[in-house]
Amino acid sequence: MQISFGAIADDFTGATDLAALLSRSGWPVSLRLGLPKPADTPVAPFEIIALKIRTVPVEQAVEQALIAADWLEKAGAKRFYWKYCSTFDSTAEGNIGPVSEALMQRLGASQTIYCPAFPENGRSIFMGHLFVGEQPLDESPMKDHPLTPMRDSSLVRLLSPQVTSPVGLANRLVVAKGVEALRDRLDALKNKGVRHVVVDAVADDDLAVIAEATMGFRLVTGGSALAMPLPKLLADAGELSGSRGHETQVRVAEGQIVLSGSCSAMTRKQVARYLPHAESYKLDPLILAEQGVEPALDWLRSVSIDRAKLVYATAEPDEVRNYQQALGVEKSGALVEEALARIAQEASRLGVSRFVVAGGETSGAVVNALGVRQLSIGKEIAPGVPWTYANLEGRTIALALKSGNFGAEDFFAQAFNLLEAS
Ligand SMILES: Nc1ncnc2c1ncn2[C@@H]1O[C@H](COP(=O)(O)OP(=O)(O)O)[C@@H](O)[C@H]1O
Ligand SMILES: O=C(O)[C@@H](O)C(=O)COP(=O)(O)O
Repeated sequence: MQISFGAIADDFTGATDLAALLSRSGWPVSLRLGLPKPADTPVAPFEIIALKIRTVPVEQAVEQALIAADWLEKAGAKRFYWKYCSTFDSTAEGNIGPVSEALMQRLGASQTIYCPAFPENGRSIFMGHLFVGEQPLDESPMKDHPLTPMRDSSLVRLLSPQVTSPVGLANRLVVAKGVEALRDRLDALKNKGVRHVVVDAVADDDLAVIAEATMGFRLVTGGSALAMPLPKLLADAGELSGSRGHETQVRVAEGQIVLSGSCSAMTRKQVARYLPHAESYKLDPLILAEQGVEPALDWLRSVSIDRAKLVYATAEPDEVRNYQQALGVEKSGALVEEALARIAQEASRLGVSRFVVAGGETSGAVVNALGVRQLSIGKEIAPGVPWTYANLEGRTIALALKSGNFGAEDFFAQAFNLLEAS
């Protein structure tokens, strides 16, 4: 199998988001969770490696991204993509810039671009500022994210301390002039020694221009939407081998659960909307610290397999701040992630086959605990959130890994309904 495109995603929801958008083209997409083994071989022209490196220490993020890039390169990839969040989530130390620089050096890329825009989900970039709907990033609910609170909307300012050379901007006025104008702007910046360029995009048409203008780039970085035009561009350039496939449709046994560790504004609404429709259990980090996860597991075992279930730690920003003050940011997050991971294992053991997981870090913890290494991509429930399928010791489970702010308010019910209809 000849790879055309190799991507590294910094979290698991981000990887399924990218896989969903590429899959819209009909070309096969392979999604691996965690680093592949050296002997693994590529299976699709689009190979995505999902890592859980958004909030880990910088050196670990760089090390894992480089191992992933080496595997993709050995598998034949010529073009590389570094996928991070459409809200540019990173800690103050920040992994987006260091991983980009390490990949550029390893792959011999002299310049790269940064474009997290995802217009379909309301993320746009204008004059270098990232907007969520009509709000600048730092005024959006992302300012209260438990792990990566975003307190600035300027991507140039956010990225500059994360890289070792100047950051430039190709603004919307240039992008609106088309492919040649954008190429000229990128070249002019390169001639001035600017290796990192934030590129504005407010609509899918802008992303089409940017994708075409950067077809010659060895490394492109951004959200999922910028990759959407690539299958057609690569096919037109004769760089895709194999044939278009069909959407994966799989019958999955009963038994459903929602596991929510996301505290994002949309997840809070989704949890509130789903509560009357499911047996529910709220995780409290303080109780987890004192009593562990056993009480939650006892509750899970007491609920009949055919009842819809919801286990959540989802809480309002003030509540989260209280937990973080009492336990520390890292510890409260880790307690919740470990608890939801353990609950997922027990649910699977009890025969649950349909999992909706809300939250990127949460999804990473859950999927790792289940021991899932590879996902096939099914129908998209909401933009950027597909059903995915995994083989778990001979049986098929369905997983929807939902990014914190994606999906409509009735997402959870919608997800299970779509699975029923498949
Ligand atoms: N009640 C809570 N108190 C403190 N931290 C929490 C709470 N609930 C969830 N968390 C943590 O917040 C983080 C949410 O991140 P993530 O799962 O990536 O969600 P999102 O997709 O919304 O960013 C996780 O580390 C999770 O364990
Ligand atoms: O680009 C996006 O917004 C998503 O693909 C993504 O990365 C989501 O991360 P979480 O919000 O942590 O789920």
